[in-house]
Amino acid sequence: MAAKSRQYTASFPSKSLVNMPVCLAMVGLPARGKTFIARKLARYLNWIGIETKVFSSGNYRRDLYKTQCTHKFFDPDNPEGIAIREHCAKLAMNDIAIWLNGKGQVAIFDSTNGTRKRREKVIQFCKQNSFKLLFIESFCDDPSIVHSNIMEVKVTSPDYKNVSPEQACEDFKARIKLYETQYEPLCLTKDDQVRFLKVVNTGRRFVVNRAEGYVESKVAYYTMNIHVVSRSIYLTRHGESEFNLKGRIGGDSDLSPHGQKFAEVLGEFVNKQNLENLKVWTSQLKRTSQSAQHIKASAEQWKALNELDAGVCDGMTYEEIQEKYPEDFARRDQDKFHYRYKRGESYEDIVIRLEPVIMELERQQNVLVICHQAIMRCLLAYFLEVKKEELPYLAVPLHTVFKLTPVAYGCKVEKFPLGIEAVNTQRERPKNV
Ligand SMILES: O=c1[nH]cnc2c1c(-c1ccc(Cl)cc1)cn2-c1ccccc1
Ligand SMILES: O=P(O)(O)OC[C@H]1O[C@](O)(CO)[C@@H](O)[C@@H]1O
Repeated sequence: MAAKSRQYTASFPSKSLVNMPVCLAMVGLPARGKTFIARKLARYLNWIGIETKVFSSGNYRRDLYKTQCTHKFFDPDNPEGIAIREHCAKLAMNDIAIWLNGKGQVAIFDSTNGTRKRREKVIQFCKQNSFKLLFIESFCDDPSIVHSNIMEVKVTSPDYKNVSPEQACEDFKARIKLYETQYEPLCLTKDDQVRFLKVVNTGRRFVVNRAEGYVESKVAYYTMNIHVVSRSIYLTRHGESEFNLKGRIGGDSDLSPHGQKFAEVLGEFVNKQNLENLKVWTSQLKRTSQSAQHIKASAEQWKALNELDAGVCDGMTYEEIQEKYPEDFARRDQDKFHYRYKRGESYEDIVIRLEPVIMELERQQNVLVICHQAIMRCLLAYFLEVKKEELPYLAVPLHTVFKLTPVAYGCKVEKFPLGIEAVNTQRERPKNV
């Protein structure tokens, strides 16, 4: 099916830069983090505005072949297993074609793609559809990492319903052994014509071969920054400010008395967590650095963490804005993510200026970010995969610490209201919009 010509609106830089649909095809033995990378990459690319979807061959198999599979299903001498897995790959590629010939810009094919024979089929499929293709291999020969993967995400898979974790782990290791007999890793000599990114042992080493283009460079850069070291990211807004008390947006006001109390309690809360080499990040606005003053760690200021710039409305109340700019005010609630204040910013603008912050958060370990309402919504949306329509209405109350801990393929969220009174700055979406 030839790719139909694609007209992009120039509304967002990444759309014009993703000049051709891209297929990212995972490569790797089972329990090498292929799904982890695929889903994390999709979350990142969607967050920066590149329409991305993951197509997991394991899910196709489980949908098609209802029976629970032991390792015997994956035996290369099991013709039924081979036929079903080839059929699932075909179904996945059909759906990838539908996605990339529709509104999709990137498709991630999450499968072992472990032999040159299979990878050649993916190459031909992409050639026929004029999709750019980049293989992403996760190579891992560290048994402890493989074991933790199995125990964290495989033993609870639908394949092992009503099976003990020990039995599931043993069966999964037998499945890996069967794959190993056929597995052909990507290598620079035999695959020098193939576009691939090879990650070795969760990023201790990278090989990049013939990768080119906007999406591919983003993908390579992102995978070089992620890690699996356990840590937590704490997100909180500044303490209540004098402008919050008056219902005024923007500005650079001091903390109110309640806000100062919050800063004290935040200091106690953070110091008693005894987090090793905790990093504290604030914006360049007074209310965030004042909120950090009782924390026993040096705070680093990021301009990128400054609150959304309300432009001509800076310092106004919502009532004053509605009075002075009624059409703008109404338009904002019709599309709050894309709405940009006159001489100010939109949530979409904030996401782009927060990309370096997200990249650095991926690289770091324990970090506390003291920021602002719109900023915190955009950061939370990245970690929790919140859609852009909901993002600008996320509830991020003052004086509440959100603790995010990566687990398996997602993020555990714990909320800690620190019990200090504060005004409510949340404006709900009007009913009639
Ligand atoms: O290389 C692996 N081998 C086994 N497991 C792995 C990985 C990676 C990983 C791979 C590449 C990169 Cl750039 C970062 C992490 C993540 N995981 C993982 C571990 C536990 C749960 C879910 C995923
Ligand atoms: O997008 P919303 O809901 O107006 O929230 C962003 C506003 O929140 C505040 O941080 C506090 O009201 C303002 O400075 C900012 O303009």
